[in-house]
Amino acid sequence: MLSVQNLEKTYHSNQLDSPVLKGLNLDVKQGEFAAVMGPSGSGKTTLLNILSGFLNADGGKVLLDGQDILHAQQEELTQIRQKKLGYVFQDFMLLDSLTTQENVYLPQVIAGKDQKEMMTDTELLFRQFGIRDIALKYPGQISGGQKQRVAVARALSNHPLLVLADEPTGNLDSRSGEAVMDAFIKAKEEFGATILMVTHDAKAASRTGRVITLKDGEIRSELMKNGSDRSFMEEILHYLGEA
Ligand SMILES: Nc1ncnc2c1ncn2[C@@H]1O[C@H](COP(=O)(O)OP(=O)(O)OP(=O)(O)O)[C@@H](O)[C@H]1O
Repeated sequence: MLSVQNLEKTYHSNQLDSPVLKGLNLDVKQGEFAAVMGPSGSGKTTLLNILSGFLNADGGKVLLDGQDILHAQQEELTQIRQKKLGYVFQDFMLLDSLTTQENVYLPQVIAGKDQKEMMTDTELLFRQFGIRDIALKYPGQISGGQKQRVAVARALSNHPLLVLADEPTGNLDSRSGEAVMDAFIKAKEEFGATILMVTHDAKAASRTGRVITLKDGEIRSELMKNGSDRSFMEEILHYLGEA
């Protein structure tokens, strides 16, 4: 579903070259929920920004459902971003002047979705994620965990092929973080969503099925979940402690 092949990215600043991604290879299967971890500066956000089409790469391929997003024309890229990708950011990125429901309507209106379908889909998402009672509230009137669940609903609203999440629990206390992770699990189990999440949080990572660790611009290891969330978290913490 997502295939990243030999991805390379070097930043140039003050006549200094900083290679950040050095021929990275990664595959994500349809319906998979995977986490990307690694030390600060290892290139996690750079990877996500390239997958989002927000940043150019210097080499390699990013195939989303067979379509190479690195070499897509601008118009094609806009279509991919609107219809095939969903985003969840650390700081929610909700519009304060719109209700939570209107925030979720917005990308659907932009994508030209039928109004009745939009309302039905939104209602279903709000119900699934336990945020129906805040549908008419504004972001300033709700908690961080609720904001992030609205952001997850928004990311799923156009039935994307892939949801990209950058530190979605980074600004949340642990209980709110759990609620957001519950929303991702529901998205995977009930909507068949495919999710790639960057995180520093071993507890959040342990809710996924696979943890990919980056180091110095390359994949250092992949940990697969074989048992409970708890035993996976211990494995992740042990691995990070040794790394
Ligand atoms: N626009 C830029 N220009 C120059 N260097 C950059 C730029 N953006 C990021 N970098 C550098 O590239 C490296 C990777 O950054 P990136 O943000 O991808 O790392 P990260 O793994 O997401 O880090 P963190 O966990 O701290 O968010 C860092 O050394 C960073 O300083």
